[in-house]
Amino acid sequence: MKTIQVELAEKRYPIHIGSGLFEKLPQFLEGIGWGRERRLMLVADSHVSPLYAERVLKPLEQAGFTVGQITHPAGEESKSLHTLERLVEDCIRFGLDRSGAVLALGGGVTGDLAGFLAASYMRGIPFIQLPTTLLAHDSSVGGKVGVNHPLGKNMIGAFHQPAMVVFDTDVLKTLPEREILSGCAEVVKHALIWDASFADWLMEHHRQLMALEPEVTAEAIERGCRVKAAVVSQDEKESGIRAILNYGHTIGHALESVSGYGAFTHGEAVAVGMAGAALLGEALGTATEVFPFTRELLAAFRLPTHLSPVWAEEELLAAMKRDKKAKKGAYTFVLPTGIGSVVLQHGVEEAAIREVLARLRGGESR
Ligand SMILES: NC(=O)c1ccc[n+]([C@@H]2O[C@H](COP(=O)([O-])OP(=O)(O)OC[C@H]3O[C@@H](n4cnc5c(N)ncnc54)[C@H](O)[C@@H]3O)[C@@H](O)[C@H]2O)c1
Ligand SMILES: O=C(O)C(=O)C[C@@H](O)[C@H](O)[C@H](O)COP(=O)(O)O
Ligand SMILES: [Zn+2]
Repeated sequence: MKTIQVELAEKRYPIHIGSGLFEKLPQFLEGIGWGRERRLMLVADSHVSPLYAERVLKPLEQAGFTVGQITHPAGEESKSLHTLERLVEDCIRFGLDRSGAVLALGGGVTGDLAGFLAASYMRGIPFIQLPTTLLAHDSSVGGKVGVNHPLGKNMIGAFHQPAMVVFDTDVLKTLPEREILSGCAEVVKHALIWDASFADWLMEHHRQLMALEPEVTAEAIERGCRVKAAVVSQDEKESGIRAILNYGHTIGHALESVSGYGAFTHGEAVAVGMAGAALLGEALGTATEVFPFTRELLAAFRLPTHLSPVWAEEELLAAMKRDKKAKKGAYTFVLPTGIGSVVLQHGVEEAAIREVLARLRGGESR
């Protein structure tokens, strides 16, 4: 097992990564000082619940914890105020009070949704992230929780840090291939924004990671989490450097909302966005020769780097203007300065973005 500490100004919490960890949940809870008097509500989606809820419930109930259970429909569409309201009702009926806590068992959808439930229920109760997708090495760390609005991704949310993250890597075995590749996109993002040697390592090990070879997978998760933890520790609430974790997300989030949530996985949308950011960086002169490597790495993970003409340019641009990073309606992008480093750029010219979208539609670019 590997443990990484997320160090924040006013608190710290562990990320445990390894095999067979759900069996040890009672010990982990004891480790953070949670006793049996704390009632727990386990939230999972309709795919994950039948696969893994029992694996979490059994050791906790055997150790004397009282655990309620909520299952929400699987899919990005569930990251909504409507689902949140249902979850709140279930918590009230269960009698969850301020001494209770939420366990978010699942991918980023459940993590963000159940995390926001915890952030808002009775004005905030603690929660634990139990990630079950590769992508959730990103979403389970850092405390961004929330739901989508038809006009924009994650438009309603909060910063609410988990008390702990327990990543039992055994559960990844049942992930559909598309979801493995989607998770690889955020691993690639962590490498491209922070660590060129990690990017080279990913190029070298992409086949093993796509096949979920245990050692390579654990190393990729650990390295990704270390990047995320390092950035979040410096800037918990995104007043500065944390925005770099949004690499590829200006276009990515626009694509997700314009396509109605669910047409693309989050990782696929971010992959297209990172290809776009690399082209834009070259066009604006923040970097040279980053697109070929970016495209090669994304293609190695069979991730998309082109944009279908189906998605209307004007709608994409309007969504990009509503991006949370934007200031006074000016387009804002995280742009590469090289492989392994990026910069936040406000006020990007619309003409340059239109040019990039055209090149992405061409499926290529040079
Ligand atoms: N909060 C953050 O910092 C952050 C970071 C990155 C992404 N996100 C959010 O995360 C979401 C995407 O997360 P995701 O890709 O994990 O999607 P997801 O939670 O929808 O999971 C993907 C699919 O895999 C299924 N699944 C999950 N675990 C499984 C398992 N072990 N075996 C079999 N099937 C399993 C789910 O039921 C779902 O159908 C997006 O909403 C994105 O905005 C948030
Ligand atoms: O943790 C962050 O900060 C990120 O930007 C991580 C992203 O991968 C993630 O998709 C996040 O949910 C995006 O946040 P948002 O504030 O742009 O909605
Ligand atoms: Zn993301």
